[in-house]
Amino acid sequence: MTAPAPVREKPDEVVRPPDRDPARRIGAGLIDPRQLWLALPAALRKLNPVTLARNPVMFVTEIGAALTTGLAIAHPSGFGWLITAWLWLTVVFANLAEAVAESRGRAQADTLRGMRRQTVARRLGGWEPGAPAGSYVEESVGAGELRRGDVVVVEAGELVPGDGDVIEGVASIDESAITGESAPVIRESGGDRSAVTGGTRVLSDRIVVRVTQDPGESFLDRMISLVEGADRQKTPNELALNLLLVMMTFVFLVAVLTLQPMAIFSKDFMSAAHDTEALTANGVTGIVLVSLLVCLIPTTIGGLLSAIGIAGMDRLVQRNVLAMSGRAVEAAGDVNTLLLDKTGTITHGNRRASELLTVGSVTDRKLADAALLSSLADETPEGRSIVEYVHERFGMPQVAPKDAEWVPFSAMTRMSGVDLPGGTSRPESGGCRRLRKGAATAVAGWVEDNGGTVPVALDACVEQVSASGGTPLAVAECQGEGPARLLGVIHLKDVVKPGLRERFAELRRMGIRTVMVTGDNPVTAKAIADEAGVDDFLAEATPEDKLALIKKEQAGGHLVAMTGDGTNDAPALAQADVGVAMNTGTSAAKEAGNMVDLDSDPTKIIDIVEIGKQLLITRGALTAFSIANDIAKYFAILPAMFGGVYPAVDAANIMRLHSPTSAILSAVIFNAVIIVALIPLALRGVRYRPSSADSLLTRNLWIYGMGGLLLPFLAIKFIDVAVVQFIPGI
Ligand SMILES: Nc1ncnc2c1ncn2[C@@H]1O[C@H](COP(=O)(O)OP(=O)(O)OP(=O)(O)O)[C@@H](O)[C@H]1O
Ligand SMILES: [K+]
Ligand SMILES: [Mg+2]
Repeated sequence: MTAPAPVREKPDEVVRPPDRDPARRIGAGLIDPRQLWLALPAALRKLNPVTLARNPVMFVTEIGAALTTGLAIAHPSGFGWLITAWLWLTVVFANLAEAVAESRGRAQADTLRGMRRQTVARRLGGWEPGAPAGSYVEESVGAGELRRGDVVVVEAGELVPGDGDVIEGVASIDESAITGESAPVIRESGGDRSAVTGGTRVLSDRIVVRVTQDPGESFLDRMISLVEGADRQKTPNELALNLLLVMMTFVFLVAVLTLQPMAIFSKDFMSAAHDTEALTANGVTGIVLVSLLVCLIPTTIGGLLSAIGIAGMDRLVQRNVLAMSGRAVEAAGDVNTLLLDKTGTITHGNRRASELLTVGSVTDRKLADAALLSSLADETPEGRSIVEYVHERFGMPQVAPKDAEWVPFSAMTRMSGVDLPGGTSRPESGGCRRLRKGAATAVAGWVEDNGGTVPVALDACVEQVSASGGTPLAVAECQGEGPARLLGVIHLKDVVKPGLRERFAELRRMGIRTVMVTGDNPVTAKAIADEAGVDDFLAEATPEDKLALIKKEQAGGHLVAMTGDGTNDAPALAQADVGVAMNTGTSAAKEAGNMVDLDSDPTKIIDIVEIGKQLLITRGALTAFSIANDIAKYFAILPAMFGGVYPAVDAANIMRLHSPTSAILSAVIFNAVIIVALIPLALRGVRYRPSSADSLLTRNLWIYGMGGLLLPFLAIKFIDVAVVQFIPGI
């Protein structure tokens, strides 16, 4: 196989990956006013009551704004119009937060849409694995016509027409358009690196792909609606928080309504107001009550809630992770157990044959021959590496005997091999010759089932390979009716990825337990687990075992995250609360999980957990801030309004605002402006440092709760002074 440097015939077709440098995106620091301006039309469209009804707090605010508009028209007054304008601005500002959050994904969606151009697919009719040329027909069809199950061929220089799995061949592929990573990647049939994505380009060789998606459901389609936020559904947590906000809104509504009789029947209140004329029954009471209501209901968090959620998804996209649901992002913030598979996740995953160890009197050539024959049709990377190794070391021919019956590898049997009906190598003994290779326990079981005994020497070979962290594959043979015989062990070498130990330590600080799950034997598992620094491991795990482990953890009240790439990981990925599939993995894995990592970097889960935590913390902090704010506003406005009526209340009027009307106007202005002021924080997220959840919570409650209590007093006083300066007579 050749993997040339990515040479593109048409450089103008290169799709630039979207700008993923977080520092250059808005929200990373101060907000770019231009972004606000550009998002304004979208924010105004969101004033449509039908769409706004999904946000109860803002919906109530809009109704209030409509009411004061009516009152201001019926009884025109400067105060009435000012309040009305600021109430509408409150709604617009909240919409602006959401619109800005959404706009950040739009540029990326446009880039992706550019990739969805129509390509021509070479569909194969009647293709079977290993079919010789001429036994099937090739036709050209539009990529948009491809359906699930179609088989297409793609050669160097061509675009992959749709999502699918490679079922024949190996190729290097340029996936930069979706991943932003310019180095070509290898995609091959049989193993856990078989998935290809429509729109990527094959750089070398030829692959046959089975399409796994119907039109309109492709990865690219999903990615576009994801980054645009079009698919975003409210998460259960958001719904719960919304319900709380609705209840608070209702409570404040009742509270404000009870003020009405007091206000109307209290002549003193009227005369306490600066502009007695304007206040007397000319609709001012209504405007005051609406203003009070809007100040007291949780408009800050109500306005920012959805922006916080969108920003969380967006932060994941910036790190090349696609979350299929907001719920998964939230769950990531609460994860306590993380399962990782070994091969390809903790290790590099290109396990290669590096040594043959014989047992008893078996010769090297005998073992090499058996290893080769049992691997000739093995499409897994391990199988292919054995064929290459034997060919290089022993120069044995790579031809498959006729009428061989191949036994493909499965994660359940943990074996693969071949049945040779002719008994090719020793025809004199007659009968069928059967060869098996696989996990030592599995092959030992097979030998015993076929009347053989397992030599003690096997243990030493397995131990030797396993202790070094390698995967031992035992090889055995059974000739005719005779007893099966164990021939030796193939050493498959794999390398632990660098830097894992530090990252696992980081997870430990976050209170997350890491567990490695592998189909490999316990000794290999332990060697790799020790080297990588995971907290625990599960060896000889079947797909059922992985699933059972997740269910057990979940039953114990834990939220489980799992990363995986193989088809055998799919059930577990689906069961996990956060299932991160590697983009290099199989389609089955990608469909089962609720996140896909385009970089196929299993340690990415750490970023994912951090982003999830940051989302939860940001939402919590801003909720605390918002509610504290509303309470503070209550104490800021009421003394100003009733100070003249009840001397006891007047004593509480520490702020000494200019007049009841200026107090109300200042509070309404503050209430609107605080939403815009907090947009950058909502988008960027509250800083997160690994530490225990409890200390974080207390710290944030203090900072944002106390901040939320104090800020309104200072800000409203300041605005009051300014208002009186610029609007005389208020
Ligand atoms: N091509 C093959 N032929 C025969 N046996 C194999 C083959 N590939 C792997 N095995 C054996 O089957 C075991 C389990 O398979 P596999 O490695 O896919 O498990 P897994 O659960 O995906 O775990 P992980 O990928 O983390 O090691 C391996 O440890 C190895 O002993
Ligand atoms: K409010
Ligand atoms: Mg695997």
